[in-house]
Amino acid sequence: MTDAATTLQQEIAAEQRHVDRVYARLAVLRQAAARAEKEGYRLARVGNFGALVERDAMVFHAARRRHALDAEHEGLVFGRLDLREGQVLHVGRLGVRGENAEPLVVDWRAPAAAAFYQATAADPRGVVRRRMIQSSGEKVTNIEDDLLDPAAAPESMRVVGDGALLATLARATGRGMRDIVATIQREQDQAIRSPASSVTIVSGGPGTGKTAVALHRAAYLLYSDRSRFAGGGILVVGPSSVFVEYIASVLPSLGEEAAALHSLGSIVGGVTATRTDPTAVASVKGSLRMRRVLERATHDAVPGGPTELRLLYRGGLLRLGRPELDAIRARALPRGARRNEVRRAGIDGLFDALWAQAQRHKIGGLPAQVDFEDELAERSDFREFLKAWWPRLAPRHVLAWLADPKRLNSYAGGLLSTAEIALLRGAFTPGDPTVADVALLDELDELLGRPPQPAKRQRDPFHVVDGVREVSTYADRQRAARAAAVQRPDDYREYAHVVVDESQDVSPMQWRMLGRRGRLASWTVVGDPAQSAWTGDPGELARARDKALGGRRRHEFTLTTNYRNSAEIFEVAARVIREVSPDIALPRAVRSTGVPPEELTVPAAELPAATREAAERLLADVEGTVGVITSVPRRDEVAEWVAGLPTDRLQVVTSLQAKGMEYDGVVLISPDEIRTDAGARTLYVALSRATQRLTTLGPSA
Ligand SMILES: Nc1ncnc2c1ncn2[C@@H]1O[C@H](COP(=O)(O)OP(=O)(O)OP(=O)(O)O)[C@@H](O)[C@H]1O
Repeated sequence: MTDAATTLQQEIAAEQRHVDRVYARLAVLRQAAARAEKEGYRLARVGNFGALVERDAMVFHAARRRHALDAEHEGLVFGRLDLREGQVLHVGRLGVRGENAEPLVVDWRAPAAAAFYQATAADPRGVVRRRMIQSSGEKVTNIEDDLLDPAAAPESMRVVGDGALLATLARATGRGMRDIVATIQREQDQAIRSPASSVTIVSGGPGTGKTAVALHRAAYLLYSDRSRFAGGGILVVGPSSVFVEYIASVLPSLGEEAAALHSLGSIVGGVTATRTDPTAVASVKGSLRMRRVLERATHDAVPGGPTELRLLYRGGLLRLGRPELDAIRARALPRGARRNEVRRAGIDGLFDALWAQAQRHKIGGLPAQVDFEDELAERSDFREFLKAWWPRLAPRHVLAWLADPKRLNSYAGGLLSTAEIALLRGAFTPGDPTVADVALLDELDELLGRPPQPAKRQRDPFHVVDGVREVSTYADRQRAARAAAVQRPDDYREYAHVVVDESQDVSPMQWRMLGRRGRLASWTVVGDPAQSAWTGDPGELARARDKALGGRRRHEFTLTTNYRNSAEIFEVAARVIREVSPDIALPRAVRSTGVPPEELTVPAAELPAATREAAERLLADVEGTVGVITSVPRRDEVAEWVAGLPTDRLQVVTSLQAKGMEYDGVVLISPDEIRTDAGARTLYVALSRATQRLTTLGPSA
């Protein structure tokens, strides 16, 4: 064995001793937590209120602790700092103390651990040596050191390894994104630890870790102010369900589950939309002018509703025709009024008109007006009429009205251009909303309002969502409380923090939808304008975003290193974006594979076979996942071309679903089609998804 190898083995053995001690301590703590839970339940039998509260606190904390101890088992200790004064700190996924309360491991989110991510040779922050400890389960497998302050290093200090980050980046990509807790870089760490109450805006090119930063920031916030962020809830929003699935395991791997993950198509309760509109259509649907279009719709007569009211009353005929009914509706529903909230005013309008008519017709034996109204209100024919004339409307009912070209014209006339209206014709399918429609449904929910409710029974005062925190929560409801933090009630609007990923593609109407859910929230917004598919008015977009984010202090960060793509692959993507933004500042790709992307053209008829072949080749070449990226209209066709290939490693996605995704190998079908369908910026996104291999396949002319 060489000297270097021996030194490495000795250092690994030293770290293993510490890691063993930590796991032994962990076993003791886990037992203690289980005992505390049992003890808590025993206290319950004492029966007085004080004992109950104590029980709840005890059981809740014990159970949470046990849960954390279980979740953080893998690779628990991943770092070590040797400080100037000789002090040694081990950094890990959670904090563990020894019998005498001495810190065996410091939680990565604790202030003391910040130096692990932020210290550099130029600014060592008291750190002499930073050590990255890699493990498999409980076994230390490797060590990588950075000597940051050589002048302060004692004689005996040894330095081993060369580059944990690059080793990490070379690992195969799996179905789900991984946490990066052991290798967070300084510029990323600054964004992660940005003040909790602010609006933190993180931008940067493809693969710079924006998503990773956003998720680690959510974990950081939960650590730094748990009662606020776990109680109030954190909402994480991504562009598509494919993406949300991809990132879903990151927070649990960090021991955090109190965040709700949603795609833009699944934020509104009861709706899960995955279909996307063509980008030009999505831009019209996303424009703020749609609010007024929808408002007009909510004030219109119900399609197929009654056009007259006829009632035989004490031998006379009372009749209201279409013009009278429309006038009554318009009076009861002035601009700004919400239809579901003012139904009573509509009914009163009918009563007044019918009463006036009954008097005019001199119907014999007319009672007082209140009794006349009571009599009508009791009649089933009148009630049937009301149900049909002023039904309680759900957002989906009104959105479906837009599928009727005549109605669409009358609502959108003067607000949208003729070309825009033409784009929307046929773009609404009742019962099958697109992702862009979901923001319209949310807007309609606000525009329609809700019928006044009878006063509610007082809620359970121990319910976590109502703001009473851990200490007063029954521990045996702990599971329910955690679920409540993740699955808010349908009308839940006030998250404590909202994380928006791929924010460049959030339309103005979608910003309104998000803004409603974060009226009191602080925000983390990450995105890359160069990857945007938005073709609408940029000024309007900026205004809508500003309004949603509110007046909180803003902190902006830019990430500059591309950790995903090999330099060879990113060069191809960079060429495309430079065509539309020649002066754009692009991140630097740190890895090189020596393998340039493959650009193939084949006769159109051979595209299916060539696609399959290319996918098979990449599956053999890389260890991890392969993505086949197509234009939106071709998605299903291409899925058939590769049917039968192993689905645990292969995924077919559209260029829009590819946003935020990552694969070891990518087969990109017909780049020109993607450019025409969704624009050069979306092609740039598609070209920057691969870590190791990229094959583009197009039809030859
Ligand atoms: N500090 C880091 N250590 C290890 N891996 C990292 C680090 N930062 C980012 N990565 C990895 O780089 C890849 C890209 O990260 P991420 O998806 O967060 O980038 P992004 O900026 O959101 O990309 P895009 O805008 O293209 O969607 C991921 O595999 C991520 O795990």
